[in-house]
Amino acid sequence: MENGTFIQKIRGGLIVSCQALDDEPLYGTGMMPLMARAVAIGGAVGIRANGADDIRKIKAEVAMPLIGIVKRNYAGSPVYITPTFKEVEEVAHAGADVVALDATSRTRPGGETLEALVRRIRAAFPELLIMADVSTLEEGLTAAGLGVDVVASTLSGYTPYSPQRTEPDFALIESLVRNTGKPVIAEGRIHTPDEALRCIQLGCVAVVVGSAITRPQEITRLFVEKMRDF
Ligand SMILES: CC(=O)N[C@H](C=O)[C@@H](O)[C@H](O)[C@H](O)COP(=O)(O)O
Repeated sequence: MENGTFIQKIRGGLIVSCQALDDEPLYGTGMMPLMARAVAIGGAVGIRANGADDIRKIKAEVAMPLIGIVKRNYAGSPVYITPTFKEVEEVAHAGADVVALDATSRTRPGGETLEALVRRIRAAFPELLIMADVSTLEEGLTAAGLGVDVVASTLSGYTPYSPQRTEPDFALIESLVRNTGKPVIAEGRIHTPDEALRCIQLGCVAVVVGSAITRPQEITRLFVEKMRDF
């Protein structure tokens, strides 16, 4: 998909992350394509999904841009969101429009650099857009300099050197918008419609919400914990 077409399709909209990992109750139940169908009815403009199987099935279920990832752990590296070219191939062959990958400064498996990985993706899959999941402004600037298509705040709070919060990292989101010169997608711990609106007001092109819509165990926990305040 053309970068301009993707941005046009998602501008101002909600992208829903439909993911269940193998330690979650909805994993492997065929629920994620149904979640995608449900959020399409609700007005979502895009989907973020994990794993070739879900990506394929969701693509067949809904006609909207799909951001694909493959989460995989490798010994010796903390990077697990589309860490190597192998996972990029899986995402691309499954039909995703965009591959999202860890673009933090942490050591990648095999010591590969982000620069080398981006170059390899461009050469092999010229049609595939690249979304850089970062945790700091510095990482966003580096990714932008490498020519990624979109920068996202996904990993703030998930690297030891980024702020550990329960809310979205609005400060990072705002500084990515002001300084990277790239379309910015807000992602990570966005739990309410007001928070999503604030991200758009800060200049984000779109907002990704996951757990607050598609992880019932997390939604339940939010209610239960709030009720304990009484
Ligand atoms: C840090 C990490 O591994 N994030 C993952 C990235 O794909 C997902 O587990 C999150 O659900 C997604 O980023 C959406 O965020 P939230 O679920 O907070 O709305």
